[in-house]
Amino acid sequence: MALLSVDDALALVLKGLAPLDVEQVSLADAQDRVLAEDLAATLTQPPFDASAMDGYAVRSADVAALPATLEVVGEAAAGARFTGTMKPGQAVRIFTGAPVPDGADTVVTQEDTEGSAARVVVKAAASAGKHIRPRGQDFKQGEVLLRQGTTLGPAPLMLAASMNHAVLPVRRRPQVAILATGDEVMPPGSGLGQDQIVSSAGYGVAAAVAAHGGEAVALGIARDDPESIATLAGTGAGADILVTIGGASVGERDLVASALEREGLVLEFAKVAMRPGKPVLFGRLGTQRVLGLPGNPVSALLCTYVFLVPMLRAMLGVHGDGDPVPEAVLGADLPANGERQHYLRATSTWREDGTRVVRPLPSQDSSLVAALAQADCLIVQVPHAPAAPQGARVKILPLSG
Ligand SMILES: Nc1nc2c(c(=O)[nH]1)N[C@H]1C(S)=C(S)[C@@H](COP(=O)(O)OP(=O)(O)OC[C@H]3O[C@@H](n4cnc5c(N)ncnc54)[C@H](O)[C@@H]3O)O[C@H]1N2
Ligand code: MOO
Repeated sequence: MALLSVDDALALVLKGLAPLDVEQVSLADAQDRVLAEDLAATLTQPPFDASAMDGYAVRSADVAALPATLEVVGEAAAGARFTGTMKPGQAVRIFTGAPVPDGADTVVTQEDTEGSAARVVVKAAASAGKHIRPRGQDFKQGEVLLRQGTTLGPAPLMLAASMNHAVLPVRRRPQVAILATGDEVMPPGSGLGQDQIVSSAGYGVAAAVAAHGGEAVALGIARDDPESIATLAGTGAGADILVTIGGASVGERDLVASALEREGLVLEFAKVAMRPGKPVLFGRLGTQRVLGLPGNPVSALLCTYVFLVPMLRAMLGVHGDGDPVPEAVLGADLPANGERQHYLRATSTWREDGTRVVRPLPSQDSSLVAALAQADCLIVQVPHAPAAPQGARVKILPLSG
């Protein structure tokens, strides 16, 4: 029987996933959260015609003939406007951000003047509107400037604050419980016995979860024993997603599926036509989704990018799933592919015209963490793709960010 394709597996993984509940958080806590509702401006910005410079508010007609000597009748500062009306032949000392006084239609910068407190000599002409930020130039009250699904990075956060929102509606973060498995697997920093290895995969998976708006909870390391797997998995029962690492393949010690099936797991698939990552499994345990990642760390992280990150995006209602897959140019010949979609770890260089040139790393074994960390993208080769020569265009998944 043909293996399930990545696209079909992804469709099963995403089936029925909807954005999570809405939470209200303060601006200070909103960084990198995903906006759950459209956000409109509660005010007009700037709220008045404002000076963009330190100088003098004048009438452009008064400075058409130079030099022009004007009477200084007052001061306008940010936060403290000039309350009178400026008459012909007069000027008001003004500072950046201050409301432009009634009667003035331009601002002369300080550097273009000479003068005293009572009198100013203007040495350069200023056309009407110069150095004035008109009311509403940035945005107007009622304008929807941030859409739901926006990730609140620095600029959107700044805009939300400018629109005078102190509290923002955001999606609850998806909770992802991560369970490593394997008798040989020990926490980093352990004194390792013979035949033991360090548990690394979960740290990469947790970092990817956090980077994509989820909250990772480490459940520890289960032994290769159904009781141990079920008990530790049970401690993560409240999470939206349970991710297991290892024990997903066909050996007698690959017990994740059978141990969780005894707890009620309904498996939807246990193998996908991808390399690395073939023994990835997915199912439902009550309302919890279970993603069983292969133990090889590269396979685990790759399956995280291919399946877990889209799950998180669906649960957060994040924009951009229709974005085109980026392309690059091969820097070396690529042999024909077999029946599994191949994700080749690759490094990039850029030509002067901006073209990205990608070269697969010499070894593609799914245990090679050092090579993965060296790679900056994955070349995606579809099943049964013919050999591709150097210079051919290929689809890539960038790994940065
Ligand atoms: N007869 C077959 N054998 C294997 C197949 C197959 O189709 N038929 N598939 C291979 C593929 S592909 C992969 S990938 C692995 C995945 O197997 P498991 O998910 O059962 O993973 P384990 O056997 O538990 O571990 C594989 C490897 O990874 C190490 N490991 C496990 N957990 C961690 C961790 N948290 N951090 C770092 N490294 C970890 C483990 O020690 C093993 O070396 O199966 C192939 N076999
Ligand atoms: O998932 Mo396995 O990665 O092909 O070694």
